[in-house]
Amino acid sequence: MYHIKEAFYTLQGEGARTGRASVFCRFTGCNLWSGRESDRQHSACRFCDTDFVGSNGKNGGRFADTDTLAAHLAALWPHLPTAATPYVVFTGGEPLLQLDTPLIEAMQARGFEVAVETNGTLPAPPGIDWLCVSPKGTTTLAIENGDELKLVYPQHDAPPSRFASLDFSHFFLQPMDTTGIASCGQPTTPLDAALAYCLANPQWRLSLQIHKTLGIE
Ligand SMILES: C[S@@+](CC[C@H](N)C(=O)[O-])C[C@H]1O[C@@H](n2cnc3c(N)ncnc32)[C@H](O)[C@@H]1O
Ligand SMILES: Nc1nc2[nH]cc(C(=O)O)c2c(=O)[nH]1
Ligand code: SF4
Ligand SMILES: [Mg+2]
Repeated sequence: MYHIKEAFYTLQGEGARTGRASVFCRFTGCNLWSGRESDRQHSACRFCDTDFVGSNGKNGGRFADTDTLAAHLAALWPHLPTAATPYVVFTGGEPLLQLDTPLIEAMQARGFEVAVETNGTLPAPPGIDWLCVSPKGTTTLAIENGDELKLVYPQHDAPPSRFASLDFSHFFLQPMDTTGIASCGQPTTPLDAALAYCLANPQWRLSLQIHKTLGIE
């Protein structure tokens, strides 16, 4: 049984594939936070910008079998005559609590390239086409290679230098969105701090969450 919070068709707003049309599948649940505000400050990940509780969102639900979910997601792609490869991004919550090889293969059988956004603390099933790892605080990485490492910045207990030698093709800093989160009273904004770090350390590129500025999902 797969538990899906929501699913939608939009542009990827973050990282190396920013701007690419994508079907997003947001799994319910995370191993680093319950999703309850009362638990946030005691959790391994405290700055989450996402509601991943329940299965009541748009196109969400509980799916008993792989093919039913794959067909549901594939139907969100606009099947117009186009040369573009369909693209699905599995996120959450933490997608690696639920994503399995049959679902990856079912999407690929429908012509999709499969991307994953993960906190990197759980092993990934084989077959993923694009793997984005976003480390959190003092958690231990179970995945140390992939396509992009996208670090939310700043995290005082997760400096970029800890990840700079890992085996990724792209390294991004994504300014922490503190909207609605108790800010830690830093003198500079996360955007200013990330900008300065990327200028001083050109291995790192800036990832802005364009979907938020565009007002799209
Ligand atoms: C909601 S998470 C879901 C996937 C997975 N659990 C993870 O953390 O990578 C999707 C992306 O949003 C990023 N993110 C979460 N909260 C954020 C915030 N307040 N500001 C900027 N990025 C954030 C995460 O680091 C991750 O790259
Ligand atoms: N447009 C858009 N791009 C995204 N990239 C990563 C997202 C996520 O929540 O994982 C996300 C999201 O929620 N919306
Ligand atoms: S690991 Fe990802 S989904 Fe889980 S609380 Fe952190 S940002 Fe949110
Ligand atoms: Mg998001």
